[in-house]
Order: sequence, then structure tokens, then C-alpha cells
Amino acid sequence: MKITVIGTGYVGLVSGACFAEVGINVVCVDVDQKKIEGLKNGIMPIYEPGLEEIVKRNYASGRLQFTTDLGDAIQGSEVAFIAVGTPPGEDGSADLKYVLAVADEIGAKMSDYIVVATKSTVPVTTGEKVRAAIKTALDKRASDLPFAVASNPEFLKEGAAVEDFMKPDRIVIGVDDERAEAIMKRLYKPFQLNGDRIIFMDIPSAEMTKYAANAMLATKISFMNDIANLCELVGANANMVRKGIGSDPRIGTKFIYPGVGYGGSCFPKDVKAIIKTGKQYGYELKVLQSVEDVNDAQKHVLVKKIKQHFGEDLSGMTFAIWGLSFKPNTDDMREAPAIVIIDELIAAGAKVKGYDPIAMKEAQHIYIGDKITYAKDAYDACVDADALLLVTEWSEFRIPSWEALGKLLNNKVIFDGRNIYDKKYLQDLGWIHYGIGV
Ligand SMILES: NC(=O)c1ccc[n+]([C@@H]2O[C@H](COP(=O)([O-])OP(=O)(O)OC[C@H]3O[C@@H](n4cnc5c(N)ncnc54)[C@H](O)[C@@H]3O)[C@@H](O)[C@H]2O)c1
Ligand SMILES: O=c1ccn([C@@H]2O[C@H](COP(=O)(O)OP(=O)(O)O[C@H]3O[C@H](CO)[C@@H](O)[C@H](O)[C@H]3O)[C@@H](O)[C@H]2O)c(=O)[nH]1
Repeated sequence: MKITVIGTGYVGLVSGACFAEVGINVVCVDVDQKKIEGLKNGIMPIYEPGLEEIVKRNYASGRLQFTTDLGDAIQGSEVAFIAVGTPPGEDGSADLKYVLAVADEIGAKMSDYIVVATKSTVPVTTGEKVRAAIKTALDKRASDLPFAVASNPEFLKEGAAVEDFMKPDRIVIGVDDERAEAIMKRLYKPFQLNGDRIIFMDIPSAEMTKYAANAMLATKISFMNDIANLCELVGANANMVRKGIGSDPRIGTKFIYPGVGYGGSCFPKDVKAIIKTGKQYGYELKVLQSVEDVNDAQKHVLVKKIKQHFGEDLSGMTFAIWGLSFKPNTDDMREAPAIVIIDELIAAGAKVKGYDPIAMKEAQHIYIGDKITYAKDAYDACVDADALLLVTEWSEFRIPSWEALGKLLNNKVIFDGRNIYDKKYLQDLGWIHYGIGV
């Protein structure tokens, strides 16, 4: 079986490599020539645990190929996945220009029946837009080649993408064509040896499922951040409350960790996009508007605590920041809370020394530029700093030497944005610990 994956980013590269890993012949396509050349030479464009190994193995075997030539790639492919970006437009709605450009190119270059499956996160009605774009391109060359459109949203998490793809909780497929359904079933068979994981549905429902899933997860996080902020005011401990409610299986233990707000390339943009979809249909998604408002405010909570401790004017002070990426195990800086925190510290006159095990290159290149200095390790970041901020909970930060840190920092003060440290233990060692609702 041969397939093509168009867009070789977090989703496209992981999906392509994982399909190849189970024996499917995969061609990954991207317009970014540098990325494609790099991949051919074993250079990964992103950091994702376990990815490099399977990319290299499957590239060496010939099952995984990389190209910039979409027309060539789709010849003989039973499925073409669209996995390009859908960034927020000015008004918050998902910008479909990359998706529709790919659909147009498929229509212009296909030579046989093909299933065009959208893996990018796209709003309801996109399936129809993709179908229309392919049809228009076929009409232009007076062709009536048959094709099918499907929606196959992706649910992988960055930092655990390979594992999520190889062992999916569910595979959602929106489809309205029997032949396409059979092809998708065959394609995903290797991922469900432990039981049927595919949920077939109509295309609009599949498209909506993706947004509803992310919106629900974002809601859990904002809800918990709201509760944590209240815990702080009333003298309750958000960690205890989290355990107390999470033990109810109806609530569950996952995605109820308070922190410095959710970031990344998905939750912020997808919550915005579904709110916008509601507006387009004259419906106000009030819960999700609040989810977004709470999250925007939560990104400022740590600096608010810093100012309460040190005063509004932070000029002349230096802060050490541990963790820059939006979550651990990724180099992705998109919408990382660290960006907001660093901007705010600098606006208040402070200097920032940052350290991240993987994301410093990305931070330097794209987002934070020269606004901060980068440390060579976690301890180096603390030399002569006035306090430490834990922003992203990488494993290597979990059990530091408090004795060493106490000597490096000017003050034994820590702002723990992910509640990974034990307040009581630190207090006994003479530290002042600020957490989120603890
Ligand atoms: N990142 C995630 O964890 C994740 C998870 C699930 C779903 N999604 C969704 O998947 C989509 C892709 O996200 P991503 O994070 O992988 O994006 P990304 O920015 O990492 O990758 C997109 C790739 O598409 C390429 N591209 C753009 N136009 C192209 C074209 N015409 N032909 C070929 N390639 C083209 C870009 O060069 C880029 O390499 C988005 O809709 C996103 O919401 C992302
Ligand atoms: O209890 C929690 C869990 C997460 N987060 C934050 O939420 C953000 C998103 O984390 P996570 O969901 O683990 O990573 P993503 O890679 O953004 O994955 C989400 O977005 C993807 C893109 O749509 C989906 O495919 C995934 O299912 C969905 O989890 C990060 O900033 C986390 O720090 C919290 O603050 N508290």
C-alpha cells in the first residue's frame, strides 16, 4: 500500500514515519526544500522523542521517502493526507489557504482514484471546500477522475507524538464513500491489533470532533486554573483538591494540572477557531470564551506573584527561568507561556537568564531573540539571579540540589509555575515557595 502525506511538520512527519513503521510505503511532501533536503540527510526539523530513530530506519529501508514534488508523490498513492498548517487568521478563524492550495494541486496532478484525507485541524465545511477545490482543478483539465474526501483529524500530543500515533485511543474518520471507508480501514488496521479503534462518522462530525476534543481539554485546564486561584485566596491547596476530584473517574486525573496557562500550536488557536465558528452561525460559545479569558490571565499569574514579592519595579533584578518550550519534551515555542512571562519581566525592567534542555535554539531563532541570555545549564541560569521561575516541567528540573541553588541565587525564592516542588519541604530548608494555588 502506498500513501502520500503532504506537509512534513509535527503531524505530517510523525504520521508519515509511523505509517512507514508498520510497513506502508509513504512519500512525505513539503514545499520547504531545506526541510526535505535535511530529512534526506538525517537532519530532523523538530525534536520529538523516538522520531529520529523511526525516520532514519524507514528512510534507509526505502519505505519512507521525502520530496517537494507532490505530483510525482501521489502517483499510485491510495490516500493523500493533507497535514499542512491551519494558523489563525486575523479574526481567529482557521486560515485554510494552505489546505486548499494542496487540494487544488492534488486535483491538478492526480491520475487515478485517490482518497484525500484531511489530517490538519479544520472547521466544519472544510471537507466540502476541499472537494470543490479538487473538482475545480479537475474541471480545468476536463477530467472526471473519481476521488473521495475524508476527514481524519489527528489527536497526537507533542512530546509523546510517536507513542500517541502508534497506540491511538481512537481513530476518527469522517467519510461518505464506501470505497474510501474500506481503504482507510485497511490503512489503519496495524494500529488496532488490540481491538477496533476506528470510529467512522460523517465528515462534519469528524471535523467537529477535533475541535470539541481540544476545547474540552482546554476547558479542564482553565477550570482547574480558576479553582487553583480561588484555593489560594481561601487557603485551600490546589494539589490536594486536584487529587480529591481526579480520583472520581467521571472527572479523571488528566488535564487538571494548574499552571501558567495552556500554550502550544493547538489549544490557543483551536479554542479561538471554534468560538469564531460559533459566531459565524450566530451562536455564542460562552464557556469557551471564558476558557480563553482565564487562560490569557493565567499567563500573567507568575509575574503578578513576583511583583507582590519584590515590588512593581523590577529594574536591576535578574530572574532565572527554567523551561521555555510550551510543554516538556518538545522544542516547540509556539504560544509558550514563557514568552508572555519573559516579555512582562523585561517590561518591568528585569533581566532574564533562561535555560531549556532542548528549546533554546528555537527560542533564539524565532520568538525571544536576544531578549534574554541563555545559560549553559540549569544551575548556570541561577548564578546571581534574584529568584528562580519554573515555567516548563522538564524531568531534569524535578530534584535539583537545593543546597547548590541556595548558594547561586541571591535569594532563596522560587516561583513554581507547575507545582512540581513540595512547599513544606522547601520552607523547612529556608526557601520561600510560590506555587499555583498551593
Ligand atoms: N502539532 C500538533 O501537535 C498537532 C496535533 C494534531 C493536529 N495538528 C494540526 O495539524 C496541522 C499541521 O500542524 P503542524 O504542527 O504539523 O504544522 P507545522 O507548521 O509543523 O507543519 C506544516 C508543514 O506544512 C508545510 N506546507 C505548507 N504548505 C504546503 C504545501 N502547499 N505543500 C506541502 N507542504 C506545505 C510547511 O512547510 C510545514 O512544514 C494543523 O492544522 C494543526 O492544527 C497539529
Ligand atoms: O493538566 C494540564 C495539561 C496540559 N497543560 C498545558 O496544556 C498545553 C497543551 O498540552 P498538551 O495537550 O499535552 O500538548 P499538545 O501537543 O498541545 O496537544 C494538544 O493539542 C494537539 C493538537 O491539536 C492534540 O492533538 C492533542 O490531543 C492535545 O492534547 C501545554 O501548555 C501544557 O502545559 C496544563 O497546563 N495542564
